[in-house]
Amino acid sequence: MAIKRKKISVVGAGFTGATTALMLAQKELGDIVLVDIEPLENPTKGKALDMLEATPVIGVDASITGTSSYEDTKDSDIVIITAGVARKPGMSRDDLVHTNAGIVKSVCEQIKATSPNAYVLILSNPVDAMTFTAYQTLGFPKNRVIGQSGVLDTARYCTFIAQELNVSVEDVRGFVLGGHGDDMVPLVRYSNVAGIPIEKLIPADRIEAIVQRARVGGGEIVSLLGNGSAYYAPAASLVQMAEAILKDKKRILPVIAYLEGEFGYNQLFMGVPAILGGDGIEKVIELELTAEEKAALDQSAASVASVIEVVKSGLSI
Ligand SMILES: NC(=O)C1=CN([C@@H]2O[C@H](COP(=O)(O)OP(=O)(O)OC[C@H]3O[C@@H](n4cnc5c(N)ncnc54)[C@H](O)[C@@H]3O)[C@@H](O)[C@H]2O)C=CC1
Ligand SMILES: O=C([O-])CC(=O)C(=O)O
Repeated sequence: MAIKRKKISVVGAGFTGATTALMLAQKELGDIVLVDIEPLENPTKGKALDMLEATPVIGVDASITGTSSYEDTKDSDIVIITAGVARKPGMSRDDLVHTNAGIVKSVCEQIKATSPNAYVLILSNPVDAMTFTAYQTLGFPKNRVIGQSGVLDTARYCTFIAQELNVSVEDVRGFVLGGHGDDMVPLVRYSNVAGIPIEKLIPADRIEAIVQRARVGGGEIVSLLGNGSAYYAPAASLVQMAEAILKDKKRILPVIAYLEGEFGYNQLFMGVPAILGGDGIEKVIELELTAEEKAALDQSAASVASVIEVVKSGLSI
């Protein structure tokens, strides 16, 4: 049988969805179908055609189409869900829960019917609870339902460390675990620059300032933009995750995974380090945590669990 390009559907053709589609094309990761709701079909087709017309200049081969019909997404290898509303200044991500749970549920019902073998990446906020919503609706195995938070949160944290030391971002390594909220947990002890622990390079008060800025990094962008939330770094994060799966790279990345005992949590979706490869989440990597780190993660887990409870009580899933 002829070898075919991979098919990637991006649901939600707004700021994050359109940027993700373009970045996927730039990396020539597959053919892309951009999906939005009915009244927005023409702008969605327009965005897709505009991107397609960039491919000769960029020098990549990919089909990029826009649609409002899930028939066009049939048998996708990866589906990326960015559908939903974004917060505005003064709102928390959790304020989006009711609206976005309904949207994510309806999107997942369509995906379940049209792409039953897909790996599904979720971005819509509040993303830990939306990953739960997707998992419940899709009924797919847990390795194929993966939320995005930690790649972005870690990227922000690493950006600030690189800025502080005036070194290449390529040499900075770190991990941010927990829920995608202001009590997320950047793990200072597991952060280094070219293998050198950051605690040996940056004074404690400056590390604390970096940790705090990373925790509220999404809100910083929301305040600056004034009418929406971040999309360049979120899109880059989704593409890194999609690439890890499509190329079976077995990257170790922080992702929102379904936990069944790992780190001491049960039946909870939350950000943890995992091996991401051709079979999605292939393994959650458990780290040894100090009592202080575990207490911070417990607090973040409790916040996530309370939003998941809101979803459970509001939707019949
Ligand atoms: N997990 C994370 O790290 C991040 C999450 N987000 C979240 O991603 C979501 C999208 O953000 P943006 O792209 O900036 O918003 P946006 O408003 O630019 O785009 C959202 C798109 O979803 C579409 N949509 C709504 N209902 C739909 C449905 N049923 N089917 C298909 N499409 C539908 C809208 O028409 C709109 O085009 C928000 O919930 C935001 O909070 C954004 C950045 C980072
Ligand atoms: O802050 C928001 O609402 C969007 C988001 O999740 C992020 O940029 O981290």
